[in-house]
Amino acid sequence: MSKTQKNKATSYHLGQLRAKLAKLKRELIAPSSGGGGGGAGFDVARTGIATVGFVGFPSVGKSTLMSGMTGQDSLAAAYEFTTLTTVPGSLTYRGAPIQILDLPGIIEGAKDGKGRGRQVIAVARTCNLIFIVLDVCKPLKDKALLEHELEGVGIRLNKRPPNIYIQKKDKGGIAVTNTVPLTKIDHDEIRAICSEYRISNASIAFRSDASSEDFIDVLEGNRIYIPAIYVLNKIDQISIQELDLLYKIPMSVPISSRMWLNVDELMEKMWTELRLVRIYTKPRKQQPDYSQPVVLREGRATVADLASAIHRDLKNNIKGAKVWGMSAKFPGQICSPEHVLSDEDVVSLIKR
Ligand SMILES: Nc1nc2c(ncn2[C@@H]2O[C@H](COP(=O)(O)OP(=O)(O)OP(=O)(O)O)[C@@H](O)[C@H]2O)c(=O)[nH]1
Ligand SMILES: [K+]
Ligand SMILES: [Mg+2]
Repeated sequence: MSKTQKNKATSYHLGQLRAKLAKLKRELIAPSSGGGGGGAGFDVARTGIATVGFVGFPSVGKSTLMSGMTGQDSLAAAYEFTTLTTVPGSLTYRGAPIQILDLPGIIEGAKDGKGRGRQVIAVARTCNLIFIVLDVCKPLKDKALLEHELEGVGIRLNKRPPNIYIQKKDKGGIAVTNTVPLTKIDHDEIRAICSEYRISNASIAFRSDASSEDFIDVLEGNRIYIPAIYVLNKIDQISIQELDLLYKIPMSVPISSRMWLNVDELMEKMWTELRLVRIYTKPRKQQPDYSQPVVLREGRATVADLASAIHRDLKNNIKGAKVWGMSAKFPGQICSPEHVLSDEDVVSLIKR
């Protein structure tokens, strides 16, 4: 592909190659090709409302950070591969119980079965947020290597699912519409990729300036979109000038887990990326309970979701709720079960 110049005459061919490559990669990561899956002792029971997994090369300081954050002892030492399996810990941040998974270090080629890479990545796939931990004294190319390992198994970091809608039909060929100009893919590539996926009749709507990789992601369908924070550890080893440069890396937080520097900023960023919604419940004619919020996740934070979180059967027994806070038009607004709640709302459920 790198030898083929991209132009009108070659785009069909390039699209075809990209789709073929994606299909081959899928075969590589399928559990049937051996060595995949969580593996005994690797996947641990989930606790809390959200799980954060630590991914990084050996000895970058994952365990030191995890022990400091949770109080759970995860052995840290100067030799590589100190951590050999998943070590779970938990912490409560702003009233929300959060699980932290310290993972063994991975090395280049992890996704293809090197070391325990596959098991580590299989656990990472199930996390709500990934901390990519890097040692600032090591070359920055480590960041790209880790991204490549995760991308290779269908994990998409800090990306939204592409806005492409495919409706398969019985006849009529491939009809493509786009609501924005397409600068990264042309119609020949789209046709070539469709044909590789044996789609001959469909209407396809592009609602974002997607690339052929994005289009293939949608066709493959098993991609997982996870937010990631780049934790740039060991800043106690570098100068202020070097630190200034690090701040330019998007989605990153420089810290020192040994000296416990700037971990507050990291926790703050973790909180933002987890997109949790805390709801304080208020029994009728009583003060709200501010001591223990019910924690929901953005996208699953309706009045009905709140009821389900309190009790499995409660959802069917409520008419709506009285709501105070950001999501209410005025204090005490009566809302339906479908109403979407905001962080720190106060809610009184109204039973049937
Ligand atoms: N200077 C400095 N050293 C650190 C820092 N954080 C961790 N270390 C040291 O780095 C070494 C490795 O730390 P670990 O926490 O075991 O690293 P890890 O990423 O869990 O390593 P593996 O489990 O082997 O993959 C230890 O000697 C730590 O004391 C830091 O912020 N600054
Ligand atoms: K280590
Ligand atoms: Mg460790």
